Amino acid sequence: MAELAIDRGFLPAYARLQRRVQRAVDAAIRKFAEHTHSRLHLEKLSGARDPKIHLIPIDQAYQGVVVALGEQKYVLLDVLPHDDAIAFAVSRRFTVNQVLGVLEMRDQAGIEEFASTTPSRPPAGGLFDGISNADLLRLGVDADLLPLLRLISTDRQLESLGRRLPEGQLDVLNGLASGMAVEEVWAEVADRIVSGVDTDDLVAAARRTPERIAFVSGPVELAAILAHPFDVWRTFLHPTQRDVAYRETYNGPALVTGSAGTGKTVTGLHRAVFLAQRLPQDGSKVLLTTFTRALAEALDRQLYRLTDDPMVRARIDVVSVDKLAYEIVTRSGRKVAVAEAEVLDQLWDVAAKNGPTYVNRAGRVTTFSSAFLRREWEQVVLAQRLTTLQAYRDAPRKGRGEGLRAAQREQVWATIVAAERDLAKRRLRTHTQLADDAAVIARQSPARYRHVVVDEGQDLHPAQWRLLRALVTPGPNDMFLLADSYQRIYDSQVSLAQLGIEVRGRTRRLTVNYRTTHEILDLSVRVLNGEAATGLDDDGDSLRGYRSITRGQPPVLAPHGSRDNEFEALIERVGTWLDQDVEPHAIGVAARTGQLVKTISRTLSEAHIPVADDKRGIDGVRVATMHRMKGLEFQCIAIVGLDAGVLPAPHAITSAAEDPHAHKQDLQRERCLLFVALTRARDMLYLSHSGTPSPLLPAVAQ
Ligand SMILES: Nc1ncnc2c1ncn2[C@@H]1O[C@H](COP(=O)(O)OP(=O)(O)OP(=O)(O)O)[C@@H](O)[C@H]1O
Repeated sequence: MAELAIDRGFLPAYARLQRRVQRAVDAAIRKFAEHTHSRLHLEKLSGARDPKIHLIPIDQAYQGVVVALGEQKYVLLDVLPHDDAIAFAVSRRFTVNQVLGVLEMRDQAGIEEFASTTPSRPPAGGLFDGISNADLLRLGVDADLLPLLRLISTDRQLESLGRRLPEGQLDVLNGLASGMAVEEVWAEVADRIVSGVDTDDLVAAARRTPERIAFVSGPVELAAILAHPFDVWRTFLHPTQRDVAYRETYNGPALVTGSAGTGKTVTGLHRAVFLAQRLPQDGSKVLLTTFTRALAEALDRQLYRLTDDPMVRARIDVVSVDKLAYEIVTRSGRKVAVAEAEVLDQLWDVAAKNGPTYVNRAGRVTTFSSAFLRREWEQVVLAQRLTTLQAYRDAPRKGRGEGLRAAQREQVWATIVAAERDLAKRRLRTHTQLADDAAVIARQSPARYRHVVVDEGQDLHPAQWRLLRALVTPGPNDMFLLADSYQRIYDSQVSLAQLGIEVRGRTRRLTVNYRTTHEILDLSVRVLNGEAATGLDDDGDSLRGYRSITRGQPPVLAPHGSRDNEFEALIERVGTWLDQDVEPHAIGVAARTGQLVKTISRTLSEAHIPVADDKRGIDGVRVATMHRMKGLEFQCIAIVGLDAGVLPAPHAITSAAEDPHAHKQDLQRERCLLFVALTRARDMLYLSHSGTPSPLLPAVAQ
């Protein structure tokens, strides 16, 4: 019986078809599977670059394009209107990569056209001048492409040629062009190198290419794939994502890093399902957790899209760390109430007002700010579980800027203890305190989970890590962690090793951004200003090789004279997106402050633009603070109110006079926050400000 596999490119093509044509495709696929090889109706093509490529009829207007691998195995590549199908089919050629052994498709006619229209010698230096032919070959680049690559001198040219090249080879070239060293790219492909590749065995090659070709076990699996044609990530992972998610065993905690949009969440979801499928039937479970409830809900929705197997679903608990901590503490019989944000703001304002004074660098007598005291409590006292003045006196204050003299420490300690007591008197706990309480309970109980998968790990507090550590017995595959230090937007400076989570030798970095266009990514990275970031594994993180796979329109930066004008322009912009048939829920509007968010929501509603309201179950454009945008994504994003005085938010910045080190750190955190907001955009990014632009923007505006 003939077997039909699905090519990655087929899914978006299928998604675009009208339902009527989709049904005809479904029928053609069924018929295909029922036929024996001799009776398959494959149409001949004249002028094809590859005799293995054929057409199959779908209906009167559409044809499918397939490649015959041999052994009655075929891959469905695309479904297109008649003429387009012919043009596609005659231009493509399939080969087996000599180094990686994977099956590759190239647009041969396109490559020939590129060769005939590109000047023979680059006027400036070539893009790959520093890389030898031997290295390019070693990384899997085809020998016949080398002369052509030597003609390329700009990113644009690479992009133009790249569209016609096999995806894996383009990935390598993009990595090199974005500044990765040969050895770094080599490290990404080294695991996949196959010795003694038989370039005639297309079936074996196709089986080595799960990132591109899916052999489907039967009609049930096929129907599941076709039911989610937009969710390409369900079926096709980047080789590094697949390698990371489907590794049989990690001999301890594993850390996957990668900046925005590189598929960390996707990889974590696949890992959670992989682990759940292997659990014994003894009630063991996987914990899939993340930073906030909204993110946990988003994870849960994605998990549903990845698997509808009820047994697997039942074995995975998806819950935010805060909720988990609360549940553990309340189930232990303790009654707790969580302190509201306003109560905490007030608590620390009062503490600061009544607190000690000191002489700052500018020689002025001042009090410790409420932000300083609160951070000192969270990031030093609670982080290290300090319970006595002596312990606080001796404690390191890593990441907390200027040192405190012994006398100052005593004063600060007394203030913190008084604030803690005040909270306790009111029978209130913070989420961080609850995480600490829950960690103590968890350590005294049998491990709740067999495996823990953590998304958005960069912002978790040490107390939360202690809780997660205590929920799973140390050992193989215990913890699978996903984090991006460039998206750290809260204060936690965590060293996993110091918390008993040793990831050394088990870290991998994802570098290909699947979400954001090249243009948006370019701008987003510039906001970070080349500042280094420290990872959870204590190593310096890097954005080298971080790259996008799509091109699009350049972001728009709109200056305005007044807020009213700015809002009017926003209404127009969102209205245009809606007119272009962008769904309201695929549009996000972000601002730095809650106050701006409220005004924007009201302004849009008054202009009859639907605004999402989760409490009332209303779908619409999502308007939220930049913090709330974390982890989400939208087709179109507007970020407004990017004025000096709003971003960086004055209340979030320690003055340079008070503490230059903390000042620098705070500024960097605001940059990361803007980076997070910008990288939520898939296709369109619109930025605006009134009056003087934010000082974090000039790097953007050039
Ligand atoms: N292999 C893949 N194929 C197609 N799309 C993918 C793939 N991996 C990820 N994506 C898509 O890229 C986008 C970003 O993925 P994801 O949210 O997992 O990234 P992330 O690294 O967790 O991002 P962030 O840190 O910015 O929240 C999503 O739309 C996801 O569906």
